[in-house]
Amino acid sequence: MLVNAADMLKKAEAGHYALGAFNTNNLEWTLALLQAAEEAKSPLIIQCTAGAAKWMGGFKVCADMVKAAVEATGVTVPVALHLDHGSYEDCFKAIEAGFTSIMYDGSHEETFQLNLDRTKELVELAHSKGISIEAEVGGIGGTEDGVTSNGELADPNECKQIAELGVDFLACGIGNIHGVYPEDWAGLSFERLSEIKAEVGDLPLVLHGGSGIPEDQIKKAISMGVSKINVNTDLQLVFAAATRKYVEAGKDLEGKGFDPRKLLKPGRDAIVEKTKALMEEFGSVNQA
Ligand SMILES: O=C(O)C[C@@H](O)[C@H](O)C(=O)COP(=O)(O)O
Ligand SMILES: [Zn+2]
Repeated sequence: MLVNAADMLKKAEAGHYALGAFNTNNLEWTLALLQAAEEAKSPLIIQCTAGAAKWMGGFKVCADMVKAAVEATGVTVPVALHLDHGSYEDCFKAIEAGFTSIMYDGSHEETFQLNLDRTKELVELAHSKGISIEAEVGGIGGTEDGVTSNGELADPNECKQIAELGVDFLACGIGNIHGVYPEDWAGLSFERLSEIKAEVGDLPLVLHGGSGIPEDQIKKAISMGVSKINVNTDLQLVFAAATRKYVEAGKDLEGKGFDPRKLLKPGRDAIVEKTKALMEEFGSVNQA
């Protein structure tokens, strides 16, 4: 059975560790994440964007697949299925499909007031159904059309206003960027993190763009109140590298090496190992 992510993140915040929230892209990804969490005895947040859900056939296919995988594997650790970067409309669809947690990303709305109003409405809806909800203040930097923007810094006062609506966890920019970090990246702003934390109290904070941040910065961010770290790119990179190695070694040309179960196995195994290493780094091993 899937659970919501509120309790597991409250415990992480109080225990000064973080949970990785790992994006799934398909069945192989989902099974690899479940295997890693079970072996590490770590609570798990599997998250999915609207784009990835569309790739899988829709929110319902994704939710049913994750639920069935949890049941079939018999994992004993708590697992939440979270909508990642959902629009206002996506949130309704994901709830209807059976997601147990949602992120309403109102950072792109025309005004902060609209972000505030819609977050308020969705907090009420989510909580009436026992679903946890993440909101976002300010944008997260990233690469668009080949140009990487600097990580944005969220406004602490806006974070306070969103926190007061009763969201379960909050994403806020502290210089973090989605995707691969550029060589000249300035690093996380711990000054801004401390200003935000002072405004939101014990509300668990979310660090997006969790791939490729140096370990010392990750550990410091966790010690200052980051309780959920979103990771997608890191797992995509290890999956691609392991698959490339298999193909470049000509293994797909040997016997039945082209069988998708053989072709996808090195990538799937690489996801398991990388996820376990990240759980160790974030401190969530043996916390289930
Ligand atoms: O790839 C996506 O669209 C999901 C990400 O935005 C996710 O929310 C995230 O923050 C992971 O960042 P990454 O590790 O830099 O891919
Ligand atoms: Zn993100």
